[in-house]
Amino acid sequence: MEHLSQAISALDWRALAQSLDDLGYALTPRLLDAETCAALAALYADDGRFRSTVTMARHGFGKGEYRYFAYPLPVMVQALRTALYPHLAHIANEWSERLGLSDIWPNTHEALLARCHAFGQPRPTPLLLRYRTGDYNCLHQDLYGPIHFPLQAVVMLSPDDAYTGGALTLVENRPRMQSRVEVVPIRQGQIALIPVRDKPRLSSTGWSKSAMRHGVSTVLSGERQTLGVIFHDAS
Ligand SMILES: O=C(O)CCC(=O)C(=O)O
Ligand SMILES: [Fe+2]
Repeated sequence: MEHLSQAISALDWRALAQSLDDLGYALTPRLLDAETCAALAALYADDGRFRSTVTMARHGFGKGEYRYFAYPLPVMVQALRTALYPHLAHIANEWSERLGLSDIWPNTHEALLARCHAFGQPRPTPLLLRYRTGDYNCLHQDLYGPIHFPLQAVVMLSPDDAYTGGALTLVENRPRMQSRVEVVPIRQGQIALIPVRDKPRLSSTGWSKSAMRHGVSTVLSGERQTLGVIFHDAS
């Protein structure tokens, strides 16, 4: 775990922030080894770990299933949340400044959670998602309440040859312009950093915001599992 947080601190955060500007997402090198990914994926079967399970088709969210972890989170999930957050908060505060927003995000994840809990958002949001052949995840935003930290992370747990299709896809809704799409070439053990709701966009007239949504195209064969790390908690 110490190793993971050191690896996260050692990332080129300037380049990751630049990639978020240019492409709307950033992708880290492989940070979790195959064993760690498999261990996380295996937690899916451990009922006691989760506070709720969502069958996507039932809500029109897509097809497939996901489960929200209960507190206390698995050590690895907790470590990812804690280690990624300060770097993302730095980017988020830059975004606030560009967009002229009053949101100032605290430096530690503990402080963000204290804020969420004080404002009626006490339930953990990290989740495991499982897609089988034919499953997909419709375009959406992970808001969960009035406090929504602007960036989130997706960790690919499945080996690269475990599935085909199933592309993590982002759509940027640019005001008065055509929408832009990007497919994130995420592989096992990599972490994708993506906007939760809005992203600043620079045009000839200065900074404005684009609405972002993400989803997953249909898994054509095999099984695909991811870990979603959202930093705000849910109401
Ligand atoms: O499975 C994926 O790649 C995306 C999952 C997702 O929607 C999320 O983590 O919020
Ligand atoms: Fe999501």
